[in-house]
Amino acid sequence: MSDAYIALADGRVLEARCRAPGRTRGELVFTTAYTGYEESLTDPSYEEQVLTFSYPLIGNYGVRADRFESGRVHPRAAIAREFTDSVATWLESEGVPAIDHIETRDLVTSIREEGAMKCGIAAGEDATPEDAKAELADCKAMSDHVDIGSQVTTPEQTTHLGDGSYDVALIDCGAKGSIISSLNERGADVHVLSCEASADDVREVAPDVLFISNGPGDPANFTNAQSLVEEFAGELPIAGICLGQQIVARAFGGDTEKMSFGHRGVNQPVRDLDSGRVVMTTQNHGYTVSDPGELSVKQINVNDDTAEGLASEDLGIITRQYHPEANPGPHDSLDFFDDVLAMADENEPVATAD
Ligand SMILES: NC(=O)CC[C@H](N)C(=O)O
Repeated sequence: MSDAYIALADGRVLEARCRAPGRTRGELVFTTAYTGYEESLTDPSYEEQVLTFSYPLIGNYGVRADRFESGRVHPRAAIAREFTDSVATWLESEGVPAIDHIETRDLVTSIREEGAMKCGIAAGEDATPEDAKAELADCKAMSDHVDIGSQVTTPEQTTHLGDGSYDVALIDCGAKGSIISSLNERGADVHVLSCEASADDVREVAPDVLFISNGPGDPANFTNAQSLVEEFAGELPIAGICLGQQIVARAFGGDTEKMSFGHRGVNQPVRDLDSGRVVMTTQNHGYTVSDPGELSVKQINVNDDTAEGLASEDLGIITRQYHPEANPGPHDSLDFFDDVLAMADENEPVATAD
């Protein structure tokens, strides 16, 4: 007798082993990352999703809090072929259901063929297939989570000090901690503002750069962050990562669309169209910029040509669809943060002779 079940939107109910009990639901996605499970599980971009690891053994180097990207686990549940006890114990202590001893090759193939799909999970001694189906019945489409930003944004404004060389206003749509530390390491003081912050809140921190973070869900639901980009366009340099790129594109007349199963992993190849250079990147997204609007596409995904980097030199804008902060992942693209701060240098008001 199994003690865990997952009900899929395609009608199947699969049996598994309970590693952390509970009932839950979410959008079923997979990552091919073979490392970085602590970072992925604490990445706010996974809010309202159920994360399947295609790599078969998850937890083989333990769980260490200094690798966390935020204060809690964000996926609603986690699935692997095999979780070690350390990961299972951690997820149980966080109240996040985890299941393993499931054929993840089959699960991942279904997601590849049918797309990211709703699912329901029931795990624990008295779990039944009907419980999993009841969870599935209550599962909302990702774009219907209209307030998802409020689930992940900072409850209050905070400042993380670099050495005072720059001030960055980071609009927190579910920011990963290593975006903040990547900026701090380069001398920037980072003011973390709610995704519902007003233009006055932004002005109050006198930023050199407006930075829109990564985050969960449909970028179309982040209308306030989009309006901030519209407000400061041409006045401040603007940068964005992942959800940030999507929001910036929408602010400049562009559009986004849902992908079938998205990009989640640590070996996504990206080509820079000016230099021809290809870098390996970390990715975690289910939407893509289908129309860059007034911005230019500067980088593309080698596998499917989707937009990976946008820019406008005139307006002082650069964005990335992937995760240059690289936690987890290859460090090929950390220079993005240097490029962002270089925009702030160029934006210095020209001294006038008196
Ligand atoms: N990592 C992210 O910022 C993800 C962005 C967006 N939620 C998507 O799925 O495409």
